[in-house]
Amino acid sequence: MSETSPSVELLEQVEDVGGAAQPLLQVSGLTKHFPVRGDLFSPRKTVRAVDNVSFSIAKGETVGIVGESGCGKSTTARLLMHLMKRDAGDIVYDGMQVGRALSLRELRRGMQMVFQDSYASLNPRLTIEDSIAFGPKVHGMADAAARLLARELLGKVGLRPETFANRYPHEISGGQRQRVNIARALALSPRLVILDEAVSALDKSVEAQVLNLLADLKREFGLTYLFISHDLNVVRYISDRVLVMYLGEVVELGPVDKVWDAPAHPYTRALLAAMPSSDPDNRTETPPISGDPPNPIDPPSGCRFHTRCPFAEPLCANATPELSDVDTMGHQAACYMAIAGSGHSRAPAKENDKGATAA
Ligand SMILES: Nc1ncnc2c1ncn2[C@@H]1O[C@H](COP(=O)(O)OP(=O)(O)OP(=O)(O)O)[C@@H](O)[C@H]1O
Repeated sequence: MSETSPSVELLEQVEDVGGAAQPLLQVSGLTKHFPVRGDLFSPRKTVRAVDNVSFSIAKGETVGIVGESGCGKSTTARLLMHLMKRDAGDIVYDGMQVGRALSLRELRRGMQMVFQDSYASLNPRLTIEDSIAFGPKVHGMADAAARLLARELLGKVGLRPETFANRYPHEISGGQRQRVNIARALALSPRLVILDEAVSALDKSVEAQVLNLLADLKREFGLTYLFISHDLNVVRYISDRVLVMYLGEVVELGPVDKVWDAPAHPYTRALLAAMPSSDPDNRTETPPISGDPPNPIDPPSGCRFHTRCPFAEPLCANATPELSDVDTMGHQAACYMAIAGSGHSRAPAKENDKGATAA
């Protein structure tokens, strides 16, 4: 890459990675309740999509979010990107409060998102080059520089610019489109990229290629990822830490190997037990999770998982467990049984008010 390249800014980010201990993203008490139509007796109801969620992401880290459909993964991502307004909570990006010290315009430069639907994410009337150049131009880059950047980024995501720059989204494959979406996300030199089921629609072989590409780009540009997926194998492969969500709440988080090797929350154990494993000796004895998640409009009292939990005790229905340390390595779970078994002190219970604090 030449010294005059407009994408040199991307490379400069690499120097930032590793040194700083301050998290790139700190989320605390993030909450989003959607109003929905109720019935004659209570016409106003709310879906508690995200409830008091807290976590942080260190610079250069990949944090995965897993959980059943409807647990609040995508809503969390959209709230971080400010694609919808949060009801409560703080989002601090690189030490700056989103919406206060950090304007939304600056946030867009720092944080970008790649969605599952590669086709819907691109304007069908724009060529690939125009799509990638669009964001930088909106942010003030000259047309020629933005086009040069677009072509450079196409090369970075493994697509020859001379072949792909002038094509339209419908003229390329799903895997190629997702590479274009990744290039488009990188065009504003973000430091954090949120990948919401970004490889889920791809064939397994293409998925593996895109995962390898993401790993290469992360190294080259010093990126930080928030990786949302229902595919636990993929999350384990790509993540440093993982956050497990259930009915809008974080129930477990920690280093991915610790969570996989010794899941502390019965919900995580059930999720992992339901995973196909090539190593039968490495399976937990927890029965696969039964039934559908309860209605998020009226979630169960106490621990929201207690209605499906094989280990539930009366306490679990009456008080909400806080996220508490399972060990001293950043592994936390919101489960009375897990905390009691860990030898760490039991967190105080709060009725219907869980404050989740993640390392
Ligand atoms: N705009 C909306 N209005 C009302 N309810 C919503 C809205 N968006 C999401 N929800 C509800 O919020 C809850 C969380 O949804 P969300 O899409 O965040 O879950 P998810 O974990 O990403 O699910 P999936 O894996 O299926 O995408 C669900 O119960 C969903 O139906």
